[in-house]
Amino acid sequence: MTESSSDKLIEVLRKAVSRTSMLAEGNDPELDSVVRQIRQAVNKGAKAQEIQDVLNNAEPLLIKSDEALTDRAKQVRSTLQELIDLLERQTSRRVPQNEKKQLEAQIRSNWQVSSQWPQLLKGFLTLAENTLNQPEDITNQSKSSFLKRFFNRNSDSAPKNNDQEIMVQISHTFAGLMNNLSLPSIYDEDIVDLKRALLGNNNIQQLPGLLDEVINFIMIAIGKTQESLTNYLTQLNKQLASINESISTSYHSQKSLSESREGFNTKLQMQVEDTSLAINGIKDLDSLKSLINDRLSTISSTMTEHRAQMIEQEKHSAQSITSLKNKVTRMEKDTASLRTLLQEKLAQAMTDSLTDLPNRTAYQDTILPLCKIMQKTKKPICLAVCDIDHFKRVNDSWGHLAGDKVLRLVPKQIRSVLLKEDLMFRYGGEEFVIAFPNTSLPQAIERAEAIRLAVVKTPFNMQGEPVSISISIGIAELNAQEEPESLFSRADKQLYLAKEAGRNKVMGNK
Ligand SMILES: Nc1nc2c(ncn2[C@@H]2O[C@H](COP(=O)(O)OP(=O)(O)OP(=O)(O)O)[C@@H](O)[C@H]2O)c(=O)[nH]1
Repeated sequence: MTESSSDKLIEVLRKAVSRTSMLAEGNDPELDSVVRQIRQAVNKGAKAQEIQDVLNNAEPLLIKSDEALTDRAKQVRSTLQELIDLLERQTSRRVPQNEKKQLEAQIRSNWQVSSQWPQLLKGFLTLAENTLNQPEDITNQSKSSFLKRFFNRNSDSAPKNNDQEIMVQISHTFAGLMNNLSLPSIYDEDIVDLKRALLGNNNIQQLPGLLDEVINFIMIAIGKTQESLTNYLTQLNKQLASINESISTSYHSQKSLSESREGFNTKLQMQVEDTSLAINGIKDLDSLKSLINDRLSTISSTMTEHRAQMIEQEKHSAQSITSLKNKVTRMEKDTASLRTLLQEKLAQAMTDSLTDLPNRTAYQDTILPLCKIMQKTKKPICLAVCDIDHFKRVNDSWGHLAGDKVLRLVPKQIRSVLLKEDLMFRYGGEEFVIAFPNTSLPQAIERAEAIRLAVVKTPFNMQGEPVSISISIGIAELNAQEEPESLFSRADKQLYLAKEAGRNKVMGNK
């Protein structure tokens, strides 16, 4: 290096030290004074040894300031979490769970980045504001089961409030359903509007209109348009009309069959009566013979005519019965194929397409009855919330497709350790939920430990390089009377602690 280029380099380094020293300022008065000394030394062009001495003095203070910053970050994180918990405990309104989860995830990812603190606080304020905009949960009853409250609605306790509460429940349930529909992004704004209308709604008069809109979106999501369903119903209606016609034709032909049978009997009876009257006036055998021959041939032709008529009518009714049968069979087939289609669509709506696992909607449908059964039979059940550690880094380093591959492989490893009766769901993103029925907390922790090991020991391969993936797991055991939301929230808190404790850990608590 020439002298002038080394001078330039030194000049650049001086500037860099001088500027970066400003960053450390304002954290601690003691550190500030050392920082100022550094800058003065650098600016006046002090010798390297002098600068080195000042820097040596600064080092322990910088470490101290760094630790203080981490402590502050921890304080910010726990204060934010306490604020969220407080909001949930203190207000008589329902905290929007999705927003809450999102905010908690943001806190988990960003608590160490001080520039993000205002953003996190703003997030909390928005959550608080949105909570306060929620319709009020009238009493503590809101924490008991919806059905219990529904069936108690005729009791003396504030029936009007109960109605309103049920309204809120229904609106929330449908708003939740909207969250789980996968719809093209052109509907994003409409869905946000509809969810807002549902969540802010406590007027029963508005519910049918809103539900109509929800149904329209479900139709779009399951790939069946309102129009094609209407077509199907019109078709069905036509088939029913035509069956109705066949039945009335068949009824008429049956009627004319019995009328003609009656007519034939009367005719025959009259002919027999005529014959017996005529016989009374006959004096000789020949006339009698000819009369009887005559009458018998009349009776015989009446019978032939009647038989032909009967055959014709029977043929006609057999035809209409066959056509009726065909129509019913066709209708049954159509209905069966529509049912299969709807079942397939429903199964699709319950399955996560990336991992083939039951999704969050399926979780929500399953967990309440499962918890109720376990509580009724007094058997233990544990819930584990599992989250892939530093998953963002996988996406950032190896790309989204590699991230997807990990998302498919991790549940396969988890499954290899699960029992037949355990249930696993993709709750969202890189989060999986496992229900361990008939399992106490210590047993569930042991099982989760096996799951954690199975994942961390799996050699994942990213573009030819082996990469180790780990998961953190939080577990809670269901208490008597507890609602699934609270069980999930306790397990999620344990997950948060597992992440806190350095990740690749299992944490559980009663
Ligand atoms: N590839 C892929 N990435 C996803 C999917 N769903 C969510 N993600 C990503 O998962 C990442 C989750 O990151 P964070 O919530 O910040 O958490 P993390 O990086 O796992 O870190 P910790 O949970 O704190 O250990 C985000 O980058 C999402 O974009 C998906 O279906 N496929």
